[in-house]
Amino acid sequence: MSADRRDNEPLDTQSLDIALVSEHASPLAALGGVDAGGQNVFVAALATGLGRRGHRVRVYTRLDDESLPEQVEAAPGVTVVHVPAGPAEQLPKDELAPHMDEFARWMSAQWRRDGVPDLVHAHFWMSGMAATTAAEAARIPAVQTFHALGSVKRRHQGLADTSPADRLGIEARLVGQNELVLATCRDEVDELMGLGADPDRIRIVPCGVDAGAFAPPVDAGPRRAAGDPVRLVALGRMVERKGVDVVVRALAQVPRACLTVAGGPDRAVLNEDPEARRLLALAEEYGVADRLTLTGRVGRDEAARLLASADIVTCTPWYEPFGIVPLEAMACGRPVVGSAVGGLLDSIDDGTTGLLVPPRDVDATATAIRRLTEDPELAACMGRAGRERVQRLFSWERVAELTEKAYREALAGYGQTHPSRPEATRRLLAEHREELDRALTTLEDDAELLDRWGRRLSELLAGGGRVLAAGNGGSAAEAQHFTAELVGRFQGERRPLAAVCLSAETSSLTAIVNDYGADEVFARQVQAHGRPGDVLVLLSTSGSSPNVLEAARRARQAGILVWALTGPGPNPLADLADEAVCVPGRSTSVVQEAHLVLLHALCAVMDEGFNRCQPGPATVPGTHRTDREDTP
Ligand SMILES: O=C(CO)[C@@H](O)[C@H](O)[C@H](O)[C@H](O)COP(=O)(O)O
Ligand SMILES: [Zn+2]
Repeated sequence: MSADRRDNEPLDTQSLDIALVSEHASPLAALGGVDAGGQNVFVAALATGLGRRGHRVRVYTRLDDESLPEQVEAAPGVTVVHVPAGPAEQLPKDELAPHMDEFARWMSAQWRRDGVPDLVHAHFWMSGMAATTAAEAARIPAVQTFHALGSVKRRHQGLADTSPADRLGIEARLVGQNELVLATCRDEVDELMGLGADPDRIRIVPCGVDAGAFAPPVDAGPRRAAGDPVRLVALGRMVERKGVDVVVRALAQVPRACLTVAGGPDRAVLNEDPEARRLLALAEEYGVADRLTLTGRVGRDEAARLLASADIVTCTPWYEPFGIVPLEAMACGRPVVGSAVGGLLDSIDDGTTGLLVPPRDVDATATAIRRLTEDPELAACMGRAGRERVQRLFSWERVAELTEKAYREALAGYGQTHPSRPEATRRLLAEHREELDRALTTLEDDAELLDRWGRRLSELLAGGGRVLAAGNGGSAAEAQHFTAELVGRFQGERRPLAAVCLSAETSSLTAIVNDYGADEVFARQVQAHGRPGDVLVLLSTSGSSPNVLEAARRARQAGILVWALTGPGPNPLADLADEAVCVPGRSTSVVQEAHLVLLHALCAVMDEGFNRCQPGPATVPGTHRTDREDTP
C-alpha cells in the first residue's frame, strides 16, 4: 500500500509494505541453512526481523534457476519473489549489471499488479540500479545498503578487481539518488562522503549476529591447563586480503600457540587452492607448519563450534567493509585480535572485547596475541564483555529496529520533497495564488490611471469612437475577451459599443501573414480600422513581440492612442505606448490573469461613465436576454 493512500495513518506507527532488492543474494539460501554469503544472511535476517515487527516484506532476487517458483512464502510476512532478468541460471556477479533494467521493469509491473510498496531498500550496487529506477517510476523513496563499495575494493585490489568499469560511477550516482544510504559502520560513512554523500542522508545500521547459534560452549569448565597450547582460530574465505598470513608469521613469535584456519574450498581440494598453498609454504618457511591446521569449508554449526573452542579468534584482514566473524567470535564469548580497519573499528571495543592492531603488522599482531595468552583472566573478561556487547548492539532485532527507524525517516523526508499528487497540486495553486495576490496588490497603484482610461473610453465610445485590441496567444484571448465585453455587455444593459479584436480576424490575419509577413498582422488592421482619437489596447507579457510593437508605431502615426498592458517593465512596448500598466509578475500566466482583472476593472469604470453620459436601457432593436449578466 503506498503512502499516498494512507494519509490519515500516523507515519511513525503504521505497518509498512517494504520491497527489499537483493539481486544476486537470495535470502532463501540462508533461510534454508545452506552455506550462504554475508549478504544472503543479512537480507534473510533483516526480512525476517521486519516481518516479525508486523511489516509486509517482499524480497526481490534474480531467478537463477528455472525450476524456482515465482514466489515463496519464506517466513511470516516475508515473500521471496524470483525476478526473471537475464538467463535463468547462475551467473557471475560481475555479469549481472546489464540485466538490471529488465529487473526494474519486471518489478515495476509486479508492483502495479500486486501493490506498490511504501519504499524499496536495495542491497549491493546493482540492486540499487534496479531499485532506484523502479522507485522513481512508482514515486516511492529508495534506501540503499552497499555492503561493499567499489571504490574501497579498487583501492585495495587494484588490477585484481574484476568489477565492471562503471561500478564506481554508478555507486556515486546512487549515493545522490537514494533518500537515505545505510552504512554498516563509521568507516563506511567516511567512504560514502568521499563519494559525495550528504552526511545528513546517511544512517548507520550495522550487521547483526545470531547469538543463539553462536554461543559460548555449554560446558564452561576449565578451558585450558597451564602449558596447553593456545588455540587460535581464523575463519573466512581463503583469499589473500583476509590477511591470515599475518597470523601465520606471528606464530613464530608466540611459541605456545597453534592456529586453525577454517574456510575456503572443500577439504578434499584444499591443496589445489593457491592461497591455502601459500599459507602452508609460509608456515614451512617460518618453522610453524606443525602448528597450522587448515580445515577447508565448514558449515555454520561447525563454524560456531570452532569459534567457541578458540582461546583467541584472529581476524586480520587488509580491509573489511564490515566483517561478520568478529561478531560471531564475540557472540561465542571469545576475545578477538583484529585489524583496525572498516567495521572492526566499530564491532571490537579495543581493550574491552579484544585488541585492535594495525593491518598487516606481524609484530603488533604477535604482541596482542601474547598479551592475551599471558593473561587468561583478561582474555576471559574480554570474552564475556564481547558477548554482552553483541547482544546489546548487534542483535538482528536491533538491526531490524534501526532499519525500520531509517525507513520512517526516509518516508518523512521523501514526503517533504515529493508530496503526493493532490498535495503537489494544492501547493502549486497556493503558490500561484500568492504570486497573483502580489501582482494584483501592486495594481492598486494604477487605480488613478485606470480610472482615467475608463472615463476616456466612455467618452470615446459614446461619441462614436472605436476601441481596437490585440495580442498574441493567451493575450489574444484576453484582447478578444475585452472587445466582447464592449460589443456584448459587461454587467448591466447598454447599447453595443464599437470594439474590434484584431487578433480574432482569422482571414485577415492569415492573409496578412501570408502576403506581408508576421510583423504586419496587427499594424495593417490598425491602419484599416483605426481613426484619429481611437484607442488601441495592446497586450504583451514580454512587451517585446515585434507584431505588437509594429502595431503601436502604426497607431501613433495615425493619431490613435496606444495603451499597453505588459509584464514587468521597462520593456519596448511600454516605451512606445502613450501609457502602460506593467504587471510585476514572474510568470506569464500571472501577468495574463492580472491583465484580465485590469480589463474587467476598465470595463466597470467605462460602463459606469457611459451610463452617466447615456443613461437608460439599450436602445437597439432586437431580442435581448436580461436574465444573464455577463455573457463572455
Ligand atoms: O498563454 C500563453 C502562455 O501562458 C501563450 O500562449 C503566450 O501568450 C504566447 O506564447 C505569446 O506568443 C506570448 O507573447 P507575448 O505575451 O510575449 O507578446
Ligand atoms: Zn496563458
